[in-house]
Amino acid sequence: MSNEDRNITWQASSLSRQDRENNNGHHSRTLWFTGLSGSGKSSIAFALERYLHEQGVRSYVLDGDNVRHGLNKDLGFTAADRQENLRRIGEVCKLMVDAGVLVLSAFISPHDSDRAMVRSMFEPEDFIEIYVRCSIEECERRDPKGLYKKARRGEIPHFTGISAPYDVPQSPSFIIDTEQCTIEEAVQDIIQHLQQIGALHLPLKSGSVLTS
Ligand SMILES: Nc1ncnc2c1ncn2[C@@H]1O[C@H](COP(=O)(O)OS(=O)(=O)O)[C@@H](OP(=O)(O)O)[C@H]1O
Ligand SMILES: Nc1ncnc2c1ncn2[C@@H]1O[C@H](COP(=O)(O)OP(=O)(O)O)[C@@H](O)[C@H]1O
Repeated sequence: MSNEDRNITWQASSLSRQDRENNNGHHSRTLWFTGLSGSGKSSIAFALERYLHEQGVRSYVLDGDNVRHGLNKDLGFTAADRQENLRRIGEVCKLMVDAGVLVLSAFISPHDSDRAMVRSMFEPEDFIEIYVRCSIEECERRDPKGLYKKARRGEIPHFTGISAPYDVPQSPSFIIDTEQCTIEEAVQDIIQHLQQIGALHLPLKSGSVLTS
């Protein structure tokens, strides 16, 4: 049904995203971290958030476990539920980008089709996919929440990498191999990549206004 048929009208603010970016002195974007459970998405996203915060960049982590505590507490881990989980997250990321925030989104997002669906919600430069690469063997060795052990015992259905698939991203913007670098190195590598593609300009000057 169209929005018109649903009696829904878009209410525009007198402030634009550009106004908000100018106030902040940096661009807003979605950094989309994808990878197996235990690959390091949350650890890297939270470390990056702290680093950006200290540099005066408004950023915020949306994390799989956390979003499933509230907004998406009605969803499980079937393919259909993961798709709806990621669709809602994509919409939240869009709102946050409009609000001028650099969003750090950390979800397994195992299916190519779901990542493509979220990507299609954004202008190309606004969605930056970062593949957090780590072998299933190493993720299972780390097992920070004991979930792999439970999954091996058959106690968690549809567990990514064990009883549900993970499609390796074919053309991510950036790859972090967490078997080859520390969390701190990952943060610095991501910052460098963001600067190289013009998504971030550090150090920020106080009161700076974006020109590009
Ligand atoms: N079946 C199954 N498969 C994978 N993960 C599971 C599952 N059940 C619970 N968990 C926990 O949920 C976290 C993943 O949620 P996501 O929202 O990121 O998943 S998805 O993107 O919708 O696939 C995931 O967090 P991370 O370990 O941070 O990836 C787990 O803590
Ligand atoms: N280079 C690394 N990058 C990220 N995490 C690492 C790295 N090396 C070891 N780890 C550890 O691996 C675990 C990753 O867990 P987590 O960040 O929750 O992953 P995910 O969010 O992908 O499930 C943490 O215990 C972290 O300390």
